[in-house]
Amino acid sequence: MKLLSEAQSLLGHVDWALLAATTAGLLASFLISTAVYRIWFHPLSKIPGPKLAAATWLVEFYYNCINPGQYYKKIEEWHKIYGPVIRITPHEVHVNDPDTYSLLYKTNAKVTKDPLYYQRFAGDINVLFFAKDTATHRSRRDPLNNYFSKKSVTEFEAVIVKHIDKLCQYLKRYAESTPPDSQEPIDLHYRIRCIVLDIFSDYAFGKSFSFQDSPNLGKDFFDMIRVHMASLWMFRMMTPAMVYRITHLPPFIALKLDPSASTYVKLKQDSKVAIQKIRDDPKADDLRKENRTVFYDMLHPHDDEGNPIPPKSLDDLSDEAYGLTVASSDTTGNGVHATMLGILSNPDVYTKLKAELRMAFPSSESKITWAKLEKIPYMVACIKEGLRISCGVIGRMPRIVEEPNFQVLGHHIPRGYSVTTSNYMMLRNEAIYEDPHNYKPGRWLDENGNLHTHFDKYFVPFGKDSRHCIGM
Ligand code: HEM
Repeated sequence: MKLLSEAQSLLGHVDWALLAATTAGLLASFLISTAVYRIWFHPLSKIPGPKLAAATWLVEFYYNCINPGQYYKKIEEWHKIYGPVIRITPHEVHVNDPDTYSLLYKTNAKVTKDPLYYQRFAGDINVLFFAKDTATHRSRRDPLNNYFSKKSVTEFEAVIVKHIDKLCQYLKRYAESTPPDSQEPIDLHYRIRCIVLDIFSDYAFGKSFSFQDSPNLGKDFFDMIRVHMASLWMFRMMTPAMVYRITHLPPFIALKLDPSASTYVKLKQDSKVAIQKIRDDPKADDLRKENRTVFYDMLHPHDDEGNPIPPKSLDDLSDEAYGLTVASSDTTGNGVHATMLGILSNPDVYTKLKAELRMAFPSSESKITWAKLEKIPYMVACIKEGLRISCGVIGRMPRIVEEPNFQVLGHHIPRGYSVTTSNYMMLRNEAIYEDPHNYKPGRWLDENGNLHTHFDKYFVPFGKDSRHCIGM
């Protein structure tokens, strides 16, 4: 009681106006001195660029939260004003120079994805995409690498064809059963994504999600991924711990807060059950011999000497399943989409491709395999052009500089700071590709109709360093 009355009497003597003014003054001088330091004295202060972006994270905040997803366009504009090397946040340098890409994203380089950027996608979770240091990255990537080799995927070709064939059969049935004058365009947006995830789930768990057979073609799920992707911009402004808590809310709370989260919760639960089944199935070993499943190996990991080591927890594995699902669905979906749109909306391309395919596969009974398809230069050119136009990853891919004397186009970037470039600016670069925003597969062929290699150095839809896409 005595203590309370003493506290009240003390507070009675406080000059609140003075306290508020002093606090505001201290805060203002802290902000001003931070800005002055970042603009003129910071290790990145010599890098050109807009002063506001160097002084504060508010510019990025504006493009993440108020005008979301538009920072890449603003950065492109800034490059036109300030040159190929610019500072875009107090801590990050952006480079737009096609010949420098391989300096930033070196094959086999030991690189660290900038945690300030990546850990805000989903919190500090235990999955490949977000692995921080090289050793952790290797331990997560090695068990998967083998599954995504060309040889392994080719062995799985029959299952891939089975899922694609479902769409072909659907189109055939529709064409045969509907008179031409009442045929409507068919929306392939969801159907393409269904194929991608039906194939992925078959490969990962030995059991397909069967989205193609679901009444709404997985619409809820794919729309949820879109919403989740949009919320990433907001997550970027939170701490990894906050993001982790939001993305790992107990299912019953997540569903109360946002009923549309049900598909996310269901996918994680389904993945967990599928992984649990592989773990507990006494026949898993035999099944694996007939039918490869990615998660079998993840449940039975080995060290470099081949000795068994404890697997990750079921929760971590279902996070990994979610990570792979998100990484594969829209990127592949958009790539296939851009390719089909390009082919179908350019009659010359359509006619030429159809003629080449007819030549390679003369009858409807001819077996279509990737081994034959990849020998048709125009087919490969159409796919490359679709990957170029769709870009895969539009956002940045920032890496932490590890070398002490790292120089980019005459600018020194100290160790520990972040440097990035943009696949979008590489793949739509006017200096490399004439008319870069249009679908022109012919650009990949020489005068004899063979694939040339002029652009290979700049063709980076899957990235180039040790963190390049595992699914390529
Ligand atoms: C056309 C399709 C695809 C494109 C264009 C694409 C593009 C990319 C790019 C550019 C990266 C590097 C991202 C970064 O550093 O921030 C990446 C990483 C990754 N992708 Fe893909 N991707 C595609 C399909 C897939 C598929 C089908 C899977 C899996 C089934 C997948 C799984 C991953 C994973 C796990 C990583 C992280 C690799 C690591 O950090 O070591 N992607 N992808």
